[in-house]
Amino acid sequence: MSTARSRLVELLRERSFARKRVVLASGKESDFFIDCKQTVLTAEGHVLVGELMLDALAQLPPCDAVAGVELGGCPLASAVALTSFLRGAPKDAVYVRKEAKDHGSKRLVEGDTKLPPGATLVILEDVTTTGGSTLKAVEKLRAAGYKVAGVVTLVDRLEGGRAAIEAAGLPLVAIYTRTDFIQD
Ligand SMILES: O=P(O)(O)OC[C@H]1O[C@H](OP(=O)(O)OP(=O)(O)O)[C@H](O)[C@@H]1O
Ligand SMILES: O=C(O)c1cc(=O)[nH]c(=O)[nH]1
Repeated sequence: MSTARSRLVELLRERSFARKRVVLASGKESDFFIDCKQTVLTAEGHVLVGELMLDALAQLPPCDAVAGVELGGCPLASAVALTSFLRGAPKDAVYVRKEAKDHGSKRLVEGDTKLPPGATLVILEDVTTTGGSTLKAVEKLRAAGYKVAGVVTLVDRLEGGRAAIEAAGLPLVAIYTRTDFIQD
């Protein structure tokens, strides 16, 4: 395991993983939760996810930019963009909102006016459970005229998300899965 990969899972186990009863974004109930933001939003977390998620893009078809799904995916997209610039091969970031605001520019995709029309994006997620949030983001990006090359998620909870995303014709790369946190 790379140093970054082993260090990030150590931080996720310490700072993000908890056994507790929660209702998830899908409405499902769970007896554990991985609050990735508690790790990703540390200074070290940004560096580690930037490196690991940028490296993971190599497993997918080429993309012009990365798209973070509000809210947990947004710092991932920014970290990847920053790391890509430092490595000399910039990939810009955009954010995909859950809902458009009723004021301002009312955009669902933020920061995208720098992209060429029809640009190809990879979606970044912090957690994949059912895949529903990712698929909503796919719809919004396609409605805005972009192509989606695939998805990178930090943690796949192994609860059907991969099958749903692949059924929509998109490859998924998961940095970690449920089994990195629990054995049952
Ligand atoms: O695969 P799914 O079943 O869609 O679940 C995963 C989604 O749930 C979380 O979002 P949530 O809306 O809870 O939170 P956030 O705004 O804090 O990112 C997570 O960030 C994923 O987007
Ligand atoms: O499915 C979810 O909503 C979800 C699960 C989880 O472990 N962590 C998270 O942020 N969201």
